[in-house]
Amino acid sequence: MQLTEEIFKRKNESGGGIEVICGSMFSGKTEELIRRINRARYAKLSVIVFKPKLDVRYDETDVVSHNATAQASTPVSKSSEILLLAGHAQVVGIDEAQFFDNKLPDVCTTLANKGIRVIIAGLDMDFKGRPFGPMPTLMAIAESVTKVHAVCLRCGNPALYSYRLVPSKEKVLLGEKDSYEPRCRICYNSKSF
Ligand SMILES: Nc1ncnc2c1ncn2[C@@H]1O[C@H](COP(=O)(O)OP(=O)(O)O)[C@@H](O)[C@H]1O
Ligand SMILES: Cc1cn([C@H]2C[C@H](O)[C@@H](COP(=O)(O)O)O2)c(=O)[nH]c1=O
Ligand SMILES: [Zn+2]
Repeated sequence: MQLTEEIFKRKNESGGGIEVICGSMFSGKTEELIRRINRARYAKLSVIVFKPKLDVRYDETDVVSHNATAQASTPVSKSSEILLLAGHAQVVGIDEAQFFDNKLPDVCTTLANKGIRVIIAGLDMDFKGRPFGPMPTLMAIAESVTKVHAVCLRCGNPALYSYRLVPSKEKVLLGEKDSYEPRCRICYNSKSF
């Protein structure tokens, strides 16, 4: 059995791959992405991290977790820009992957086939509990998928849903604790909250 879903890539070793970190909001996706990126930096691999330009909640450029850990990143407006900018990177990180266009899986496949380790973090489900953007395809084509869980704010069990607290029905609504709370299956479906 594999003890970790992280692909270990040593310097000068060819053979890329795709790793997906998914889960609800507040589940630790960005923290796990930053942890893996930091380890790649310790290994002296060249690293570049991307995020969608529309995600400017905490910072215009950095990838920032809800716990304030941060990582410099390059904001891009479409996935094809990643191919142009990844250059000679050995490791590519992508945060908030749910907001990217449907070409992102092909972009990641191209990078992985060139020997690059691609680490992707994103919401697997939107507030309605439906698969979000390119995430299901990315999960299908990845070597490894890590599903992380937040703590349900209603009962303390592991949470897999991001419950929207405000009335908007738009799929994309940037926000934090003011607009969303993580919930387990039972609390997400409960009519009493
Ligand atoms: N209900 C919650 N369950 C778990 N972590 C929470 C919760 N609310 C806030 N947090 C904080 O969020 C951090 C994870 O943030 P982050 O990595 O940005 O998550 P994600 O990218 O999945 O939204 C946790 O380490 C914790 O400090
Ligand atoms: C569920 C859901 C979320 N969003 C937005 C809200 C946040 O800005 C991001 C998720 O950030 P996180 O790093 O995973 O906490 O996505 C949205 O636009 N639509 C949704 O349905
Ligand atoms: Zn619950």
